[in-house]
Amino acid sequence: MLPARPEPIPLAPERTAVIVIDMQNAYASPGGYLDLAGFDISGAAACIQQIKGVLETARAAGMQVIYFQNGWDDQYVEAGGPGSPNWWKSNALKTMRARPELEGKLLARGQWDYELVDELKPEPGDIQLHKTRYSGFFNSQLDSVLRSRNIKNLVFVGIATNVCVESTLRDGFFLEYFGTVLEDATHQAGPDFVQKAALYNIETFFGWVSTVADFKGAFGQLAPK
Ligand SMILES: C/C(=C/NC(N)=O)C(=O)O
Repeated sequence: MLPARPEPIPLAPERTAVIVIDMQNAYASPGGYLDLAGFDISGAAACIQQIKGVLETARAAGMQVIYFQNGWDDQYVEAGGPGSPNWWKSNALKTMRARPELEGKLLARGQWDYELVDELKPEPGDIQLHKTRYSGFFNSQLDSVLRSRNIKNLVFVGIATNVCVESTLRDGFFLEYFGTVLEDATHQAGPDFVQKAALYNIETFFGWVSTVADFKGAFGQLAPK
């Protein structure tokens, strides 16, 4: 049982996956996309350390760990052209249009920006998935990976709470997955109030909100069955 808001949620480790959203240099490192686009990433370093602890606990308890990486091919075909709202709304694409010297660098597979941060590299048994839009369920293998493993509960960590974390948790809700966010293992893109707003939305309408300490307290003693 994981203590959570608005109420504790029962999570059987073998039916639970920890979803690590986009812990790439783009979102968590100085000189990455969010930083270059003018977002405050000063909380990202603490978030990385929190996620490390969560993943150690999750793996020891026998939970599946799933890493997402967000981005596109090096020609940006997957990003869509002007016929896609993504072309208009993606701040990575907008930043590159404003600063052509960055073209080909931001969120492009094969580039440093796309890579996971050094502190959070996948381990054997972890699953790595690619996504091209904010939701991890859109055009990805996530649903079939989860269904084939009989996983029903999703614990979210990563960046950004109000964009890809919330988008994926919301889509999961519509697909009958139970989503929980560990609030102190996430970080927002934007001012502090968007973190609060995203967590309010999740806790009130779409899922549950818990903490790293409560996650470790609930699952830290468990060895896999
Ligand atoms: C702003 C943004 C967020 N991504 C995410 N991983 O939440 C983006 O990709 O442009």
